Amino acid sequence: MAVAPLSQKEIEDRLAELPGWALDGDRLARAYRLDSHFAAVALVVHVAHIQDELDHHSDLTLGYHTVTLTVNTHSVGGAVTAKDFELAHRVEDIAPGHGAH
Ligand SMILES: C[C@H](O)[C@H](O)[C@H]1CNC2=NC(N)=NC(=O)C2=N1
Repeated sequence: MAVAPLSQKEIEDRLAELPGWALDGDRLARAYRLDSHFAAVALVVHVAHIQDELDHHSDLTLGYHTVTLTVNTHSVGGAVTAKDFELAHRVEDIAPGHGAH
């Protein structure tokens, strides 16, 4: 799928529909808190499945009770695109099921 960098206004408009996510430099980012370390591990594995399905991969960091994602689109030089928002929305859909907040 061909993707184009989003404008600052497009990013802000899309972020308004995505509570918890923010722009961190040139990357879309969110940190989740979980109730246990293994809940965090399970979320990482679930996100990894989604990322392979979408063929779009965040930098995914596992902490003790935390999972952090930051993502932009490498193929357009590290800009934020619709693919980053697609991934963010897919993660938002499954995160509550893991008790992530
Ligand atoms: C060949 C493969 O489709 C590409 O390298 C994919 C893999 N995952 C990716 N992930 C991200 N974040 N950006 C990309 O441009 C990208 N490209």
